[in-house]
Amino acid sequence: MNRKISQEWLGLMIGNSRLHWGYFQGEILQRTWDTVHIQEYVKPLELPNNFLGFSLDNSLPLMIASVVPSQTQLWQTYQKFNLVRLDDVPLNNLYPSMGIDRALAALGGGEMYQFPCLIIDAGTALTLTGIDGDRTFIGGAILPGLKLQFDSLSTKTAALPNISLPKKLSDRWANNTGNSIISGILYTVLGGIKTFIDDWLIKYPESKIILTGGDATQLYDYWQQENYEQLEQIIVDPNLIFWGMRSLYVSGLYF
Ligand SMILES: Nc1ncnc2c1ncn2[C@@H]1O[C@H](COP(=O)(O)OP(=O)(O)O)[C@@H](O)[C@H]1O
Ligand SMILES: CC(C)(COP(=O)(O)O)[C@@H](O)C(=O)NCCC(=O)O
Ligand SMILES: [K+]
Repeated sequence: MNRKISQEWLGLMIGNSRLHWGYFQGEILQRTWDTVHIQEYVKPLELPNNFLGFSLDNSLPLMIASVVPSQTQLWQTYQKFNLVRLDDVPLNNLYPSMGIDRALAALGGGEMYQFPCLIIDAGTALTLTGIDGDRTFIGGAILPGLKLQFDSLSTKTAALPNISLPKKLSDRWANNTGNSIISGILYTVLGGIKTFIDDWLIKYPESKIILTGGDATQLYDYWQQENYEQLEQIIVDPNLIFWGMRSLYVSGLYF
């Protein structure tokens, strides 16, 4: 049977908040799930199945991409461990310290939708990554993610409470502490990202704008509540990194 059709493999993206898993059969992404980070000094294969969300044995090829070196290290003993390297991502002009999650999401987004594309990854950190029609990285930006902004405000102040991400945008002009924090963070981030989108679309009017990461759906929902006029140009796809991994799988680079 065709190896590409039948082969089972796992993709693992290690982010700063959690582990993102994708189970593939050949090029088909069958299932995705997230788990918490693994405690240091624990061997992944000794973890109970319910911890990893999957019955893992040493025979299943594993493609790992990571932005958390201490978590990467825990997988070194896994037999079919294949670490994705930035140099293997077929995009031009990436700078050496760029996060592999950003490179894979940009590759996956461009291949799934089109180049040029602007990828907005709303994860622990919120990143923007812009790629032109020739698959060349143009530039991007990094800021604290939504949850991190709320968390840092409450941990670094005495009087500000910890607030979880609300479902609804509240009034911009707030009259209590909780809503003031929500307004301050959300209107600033939403407005700020729009300026990046506007600027990108002046340079690349035909570009796709793709939201991914743990807060992507919520971000899209806030913009819907605001009646953001650019909304129909925006795609939400939580699986961009897995599309990037699939592309590397198809190229036969790892297994
Ligand atoms: N169970 C969860 N654990 C952590 N973050 C979560 C969870 N569910 C939703 N989120 C949201 O997802 C964001 C983190 O995005 P994610 O893409 O999972 O992070 P990373 O890839 O950096 O590990 C947080 O800002 C948070 O609001
Ligand atoms: C910016 C990031 C922390 C985002 O990670 P995440 O929020 O997905 O956990 C990660 O892509 C990273 O460590 N990047 C290296 C620096 C750079 O991309 O320029
Ligand atoms: K991210």
